Amino acid sequence: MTTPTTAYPSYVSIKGELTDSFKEILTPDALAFVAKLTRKFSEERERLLQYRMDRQREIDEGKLPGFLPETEEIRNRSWSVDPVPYDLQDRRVEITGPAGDRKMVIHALNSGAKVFMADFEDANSPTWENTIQGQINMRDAINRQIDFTSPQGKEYKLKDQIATLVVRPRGWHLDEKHVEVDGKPVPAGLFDFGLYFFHNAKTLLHNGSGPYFYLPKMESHREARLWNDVFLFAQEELKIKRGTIKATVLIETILAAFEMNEILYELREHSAGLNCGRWDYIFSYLKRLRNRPDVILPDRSQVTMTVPFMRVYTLLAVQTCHRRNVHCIGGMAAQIPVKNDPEANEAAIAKVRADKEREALDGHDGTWVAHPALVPVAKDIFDKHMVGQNQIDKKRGDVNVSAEDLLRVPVGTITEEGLRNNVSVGIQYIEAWLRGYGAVGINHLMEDAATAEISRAQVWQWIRHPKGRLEDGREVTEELFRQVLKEELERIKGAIGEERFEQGKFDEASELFSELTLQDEFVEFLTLPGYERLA
Ligand SMILES: CC(=O)SCCNC(=O)CCNC(=O)[C@H](O)C(C)(C)COP(=O)(O)OP(=O)(O)OC[C@H]1O[C@@H](n2cnc3c(N)ncnc32)[C@H](O)[C@@H]1OP(=O)(O)O
Ligand SMILES: O=CC(=O)O
Ligand SMILES: [Mg+2]
Repeated sequence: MTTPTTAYPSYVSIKGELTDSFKEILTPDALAFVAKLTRKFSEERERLLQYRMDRQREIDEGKLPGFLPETEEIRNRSWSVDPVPYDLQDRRVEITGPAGDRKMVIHALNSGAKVFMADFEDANSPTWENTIQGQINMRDAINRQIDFTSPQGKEYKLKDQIATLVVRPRGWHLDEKHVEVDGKPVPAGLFDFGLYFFHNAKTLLHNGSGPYFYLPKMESHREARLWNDVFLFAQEELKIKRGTIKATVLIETILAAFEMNEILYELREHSAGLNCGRWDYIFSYLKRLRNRPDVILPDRSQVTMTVPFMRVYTLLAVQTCHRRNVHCIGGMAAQIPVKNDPEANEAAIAKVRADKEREALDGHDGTWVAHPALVPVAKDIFDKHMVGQNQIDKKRGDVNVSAEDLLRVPVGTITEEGLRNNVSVGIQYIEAWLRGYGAVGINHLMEDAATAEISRAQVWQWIRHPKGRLEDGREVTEELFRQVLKEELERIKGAIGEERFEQGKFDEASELFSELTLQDEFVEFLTLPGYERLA
């Protein structure tokens, strides 16, 4: 056993508060490990972020995304990803939730789901407190030393049988500003991954599980290669067998949809398949194609999983994964249970049921749910349609998806209600995020960073797009947006009361929403300027 180091490396500086419990996570050895990752991989990460911008420029100049000619051989050749461990074979229901919320972590692990995806990303507002508390929660859950007592005295403890833990670090675009290496913020993905891996990999293996991850928002197989290089290095540093880490990649960007085979190939020693991250996917489709005069999305409520471009992307994901003998997990229906209204509740559950039924019949090997009450709903459906641990043997040779199919523009209408909804939901979400809540229920739907991105991106596009008109013929102008914003803020105030409104961060949230909407330069992620404002 090596002796722990007592001093931080001189090139590491910690800007966030260091409480006694935070110090247990931010040990000198753990930060030295994060610093090694940072020094080794930051440059390539920068290059890949620049590559995203280069591809955006190409699309703006008229070059549509397509399957890559230079990787055709990988798509055509026969190969498989390495087999996944026992506790990732059956993933019929996966619950997700913010890693920083201790009570929810216990609930999720106890929920009866096969997997809990503990989120440092879309569902987690990245305050310093949430981020480090998330690491504490993970460590304590893995050591089965996690409990929680609510202010009302309700006690929460782990059951004997719990879900397999999978952690989603932040995407490549984000920094963790509270820790600097060589005077620069640490890439947030490396921070989340590094601390989790350093503290828990060996215990997880000792417990018969392993260090498992979900990887978000990637736009190319080169980004997957970078994660694979990080995994190889991290395993070697901690003397953990190569191939131990398993990662499921979210296909949630339009560009990654063209590189599913290549992404699996890059990670083939470390892959646990793909997942269809539908909300970011819609956002990414809109974002990357935003400057094309032929591409416009109708109201958010009309961009469902059955519109052609969404349908083909999920079918292609199933086909690709099964051809490579690995899982393809479905996505998140936005409905959550409705309290005190049985009829509305039944309608919401019916929508979730229909969504899961489609996924199971399409060949997905499991799905996501946002709430513990939805675990049995999704489980019943997968139990009915998926007799074995997965349905990888359903190869879906009947699926034939072209580049045109993936890019097909959905038809529909833009309505005043849709505009109002985007503004209202976007502001309510950003307000919660600025207060440290990364997932919230609004109008009985789950909202997180990905869903809010759609709302603000749509308004941005409708204002600028020649076809950005309401169905009654009115143009979506800056004036109309400002008027709607004012009225929706009043409505929110009416609904939640003056006191809560004044105590909240609605001014800051509407300022940020307006900035994102009215600025001609499209902001890549709302969480980037949001993070600058986050206390
Ligand atoms: C696009 C994507 O990236 S999707 C993946 C990321 N998004 C998410 O993970 C969202 C997950 N879901 C949630 O965060 C929550 O369900 C919310 C915020 C939408 C709604 O939460 P609440 O308003 O607390 O719902 P509700 O009051 O019905 O919850 C009932 C109980 O279940 C718990 N609960 C609700 N959702 C979850 C969850 N996902 N995981 C664990 N526990 C949960 C609540 O903490 C509450 O516990 P309690 O009764 O002991 O106090
Ligand atoms: O991360 C999931 C998504 O839908 O986005
Ligand atoms: Mg997402």
